[in-house]
Amino acid sequence: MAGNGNSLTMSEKICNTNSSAESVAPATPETELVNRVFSVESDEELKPIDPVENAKIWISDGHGAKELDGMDDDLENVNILQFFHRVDSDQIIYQTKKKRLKLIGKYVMGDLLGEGSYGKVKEMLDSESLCRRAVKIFKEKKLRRIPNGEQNVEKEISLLRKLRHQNVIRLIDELRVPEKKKLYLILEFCVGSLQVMLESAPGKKLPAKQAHCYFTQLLDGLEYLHGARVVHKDIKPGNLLLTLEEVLKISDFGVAERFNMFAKDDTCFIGQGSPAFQPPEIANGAESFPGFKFDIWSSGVTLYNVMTGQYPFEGDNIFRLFENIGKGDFTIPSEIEDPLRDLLLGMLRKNPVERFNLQQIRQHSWVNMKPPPSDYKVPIPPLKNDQWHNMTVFPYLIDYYYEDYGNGVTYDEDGNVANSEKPQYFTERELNATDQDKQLVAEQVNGNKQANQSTSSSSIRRSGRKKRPITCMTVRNFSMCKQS
Ligand SMILES: Nc1ncnc2c1ncn2[C@@H]1O[C@H](COP(=O)(O)OP(=O)(O)OP(=O)(O)O)[C@@H](O)[C@H]1O
Repeated sequence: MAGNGNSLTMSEKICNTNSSAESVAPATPETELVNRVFSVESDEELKPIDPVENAKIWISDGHGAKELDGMDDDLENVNILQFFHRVDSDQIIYQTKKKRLKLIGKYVMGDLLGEGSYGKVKEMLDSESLCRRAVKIFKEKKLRRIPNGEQNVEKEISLLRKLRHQNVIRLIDELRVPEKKKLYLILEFCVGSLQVMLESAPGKKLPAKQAHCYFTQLLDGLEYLHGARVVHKDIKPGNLLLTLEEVLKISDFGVAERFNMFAKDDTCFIGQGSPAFQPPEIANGAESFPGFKFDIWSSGVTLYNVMTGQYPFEGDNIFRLFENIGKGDFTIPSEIEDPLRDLLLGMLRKNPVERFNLQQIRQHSWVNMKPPPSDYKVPIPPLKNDQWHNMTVFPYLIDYYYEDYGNGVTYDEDGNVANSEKPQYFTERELNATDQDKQLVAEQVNGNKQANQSTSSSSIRRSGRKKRPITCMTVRNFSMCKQS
């Protein structure tokens, strides 16, 4: 039975039966659905749905498989239950991706923590010190696509190398892997940002006691930075990270600027950063502006946001937002009383000359007061549903040391096969000392140098390594890993 090219009319379709079901079944909800799948309207053209224009569907009619292509069969006779195999959701087995160990120098790669415009941030474990770390991964290809990408990253690195303060994120190490065209910045590990915490908090705000604790740490960090002639220019909750011990760390120095020692003041000429946190002088298009007062303003907006769950200036789009910031008029919710109200007004003065400086803020009564007690504290939100924020490198180590490493395939941090029998080692040192380092990791993990002797010969793996039993000692050693 031929139709017109790719299409048949409904009547042609009904005559065209070659299945075991000869009779035309009455329309049922199932056949209705089939009609909809194939876009069938009575006596209209039968069109298989795009994009699988000529897709073939096989059904079983109890006497073998039969092919349907949506053209030649009497679709009225098809039972939808034959058509789609029903599987209960509790019968679906989700296959989780195997966690394959990857080593970058002495660091064991863990899971993704977040992603910025420049690259991914993952968790890492320093196999020598057993310190938990975060790594920012930059790909040369991606940096080239970002205007001034490479220069900005180099600027950030050279800045971070010089900074050392408890409330400023510390650059621990940097690894360049030319073969991979990648740069790894090893940083202090944090469990989340103030932004993530706010998003999970009722009313998107923090109790005064908690906000006070973080704000005073922000002041400590800022005081250090300004003393080191560094303007951050992107202070906002998203760039204020927290450790498990709730130590605040100012991070992301991508747009920061450091004045040279001969600079006569803190005048800046380039204002970047996040629009909602930028001061009126930037919104009004000033060619130059005082850098330190820029950070004071952004910190004021941050404090406002943390205490109220709102922003002092808003706008449907960036033009409206800048218009509002430029005017400098804002209101403070009535529940915010003095002395906090006075502090916010001082930090958000339109004229940077009149705006509070760090000393004035330090001496302010809200900063120096003992904050009111609160019976509620916003917790640091769980990382991937893990409220304990366990180390994510653990499963990778388990797989490497205790599971069958079988086919000898390893994966890079993007999940691509990096076909190598051994885990990937990139630095010269690692290439020369692979076995020792593996041994080192194994000993640190196991804490039991005798384990090798006690494992049976049947546990020898295809890769030649021996399986070690997971002992309580193993778990204890992991739990003793430092968090910072
Ligand atoms: N040291 C760290 N410890 C834990 N998480 C981190 C660390 N540094 C960054 N992150 C997380 O990784 C994510 C990306 O951070 P990154 O600084 O690269 O970009 P960003 O600040 O979000 O964006 P952009 O780079 O575009 O300004 C963020 O969600 C941040 O919370």
